[in-house]
Amino acid sequence: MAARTLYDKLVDSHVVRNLDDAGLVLLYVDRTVLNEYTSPQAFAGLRAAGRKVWNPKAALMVVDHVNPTAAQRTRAMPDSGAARQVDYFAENARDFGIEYFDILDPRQGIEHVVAPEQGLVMPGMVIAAGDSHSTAYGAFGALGYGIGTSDIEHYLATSTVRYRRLKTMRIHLTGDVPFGVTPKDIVMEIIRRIGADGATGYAVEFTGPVVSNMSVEGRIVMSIMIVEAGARGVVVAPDQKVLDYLKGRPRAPKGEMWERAAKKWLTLASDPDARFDREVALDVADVAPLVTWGTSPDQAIAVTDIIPDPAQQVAPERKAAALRALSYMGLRAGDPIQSVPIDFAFIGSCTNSRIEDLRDAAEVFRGRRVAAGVRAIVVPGSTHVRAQAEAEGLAKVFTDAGVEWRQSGCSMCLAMNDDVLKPGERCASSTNRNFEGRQGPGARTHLMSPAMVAAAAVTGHIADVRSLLGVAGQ
Ligand SMILES: CC(C)[C@H](C(=O)O)[C@@H](O)C(=O)O
Ligand code: SF4
Repeated sequence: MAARTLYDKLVDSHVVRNLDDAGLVLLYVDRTVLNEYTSPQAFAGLRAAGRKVWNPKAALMVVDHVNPTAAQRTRAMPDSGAARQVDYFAENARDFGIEYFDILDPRQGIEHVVAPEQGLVMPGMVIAAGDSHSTAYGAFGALGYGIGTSDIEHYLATSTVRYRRLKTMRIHLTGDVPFGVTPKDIVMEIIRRIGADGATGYAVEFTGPVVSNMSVEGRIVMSIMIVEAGARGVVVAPDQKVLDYLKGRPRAPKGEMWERAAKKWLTLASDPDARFDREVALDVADVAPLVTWGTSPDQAIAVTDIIPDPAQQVAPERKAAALRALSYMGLRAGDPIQSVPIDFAFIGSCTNSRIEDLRDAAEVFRGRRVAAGVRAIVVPGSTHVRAQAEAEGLAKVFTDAGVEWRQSGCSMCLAMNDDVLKPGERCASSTNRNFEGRQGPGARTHLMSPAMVAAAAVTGHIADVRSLLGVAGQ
C-alpha cells in the first residue's frame, strides 16, 4: 500500500462508505461532546423525527458558552435566554440518556478542557463535535474537527457524518524554544506567516522535535489555535506523554484493555515517506513573544516591534484591512506596541486556561499587583483545573495580586455571557480570536500568551514578559 499520512490512516479506518470519487465519504465518528449553544436544533430535529440517539454512551454534554463565571456559583442563570438554553440542554440529556455535567458538577468546564480530562478522547479516534475548536483532540492522536448543527443531528442518529477528505499539511517545528516563548507564541508565529487562510482546506499534522518535547497541554494550545489559520482538522502522532496523560481517566480503558490499546496507539504515525500536499517548516529559535495589533489573528508582531504601517502592504485589500483594523483598534502606525495601555486583562478560554497556563501566569503575578486602572480576571478552563490551581496555591497568588478568581466557562473569549467588555475597552487576552466585537461591541482585543497577559496586567500596558520573568516582584 502507498505510504499514508496519519490523517489519511485515521480517515481510512473510519470510512463506512465512499459517497463519490472526489473524497466524499460516510465517516464513522467515535465520540462527541455537546454544548448548549450548538446542540438545541439537533435535538429538536431528533424529536421531530421521533429518533433516538444511536449511541448515547459515546457523547458527553457540558454547558460552557453562556454560563456566568461569578466567584459564587449557583444553578440560576441571570439571563433568561441562557436559562432556557440550559434547561433545554438538561432536558435533552435526560430524555436521550446522555451523560451531562450540570453547572455545579465538579467535572464541569469548557468542553475542550473537560473532554480530555474525562478521557473521552483516545488516540486513533475520530471526534466530531459542534464547535470549531474541536481540533483540540488532535493533540491526542485523534482526528478532531468541528461540525454544524445538521451534522450533529446526523451524528446523534447514526454515529456517522458525511465528510469530505481534506488536503494535508505538515507543520514541522525545529530549534530551541527561546526563553519566555510558549506554544501560544509558536502557533501565533505560524499563523502570522501562513496567514488567516493559510490552512484553509487542510488537515494539519504538527511534527518535529519541538512538538515531541512539548507537553500535551502545549500541543492542545497549538491544535486549537491553528483553526485561526483555517485548519479544519489536526493530528499529532501520539507518544508516551499522551498515554501518561490519559491513563486512569474515567472513560479510558482499564487493565489488559489499556495495555493492548496503548501498544497499538504508539504505532500511530504518518509513514516516513508519506507525502503531504503542503509542507511548512519553522525554526522556533527566533520566535519572540507575540501580540496581535489588529482584528485578525494573523495581524501579529513581536512584542518588541512597532505597529506596522498599512502603507507598506502591497495588496490593496490587505492595505484596506490593515487601515480598518488600526482604526477599530484605535492605534497609530509606528508606535511601539509596548506603549499601548490596557483596561482589562483576561486569562482563560479553551486555548489557554489549563493548569500550565495558570502556572505561567502566576509566575508573573507572584509578588506583584495589578496596575491601577486595570481589571484582571482568571477563568480556569474547568472546575477541576480550578481545584488544582487552588491546591497548588496559584489562586492565592492571583487574588493577592488583585486578580479576580472565577469559576470556569468560555467567559470573555466571546461575548455570549456576563463577561463582556464595554465599547472602546482594550483587553490583553489569552484567547484565540480578535475579531471586531468578539469580546463585546466595540471592544479591542490583543491576543497573546497567558504570561504576556499577566505582564500587561501588572504594568498597565502591553509589555515584554521576558523583562519580568526571573526578576522577583516587589
Ligand atoms: C459558539 C461556537 C459555535 C463557536 C465555535 O464553533 O468555535 C465558539 O466556540 C467560538 O469560539 O467562536
Ligand atoms: S473558550 Fe472560546 S474558543 Fe473555546 S469553545 Fe469557548 S468560545 Fe470557543
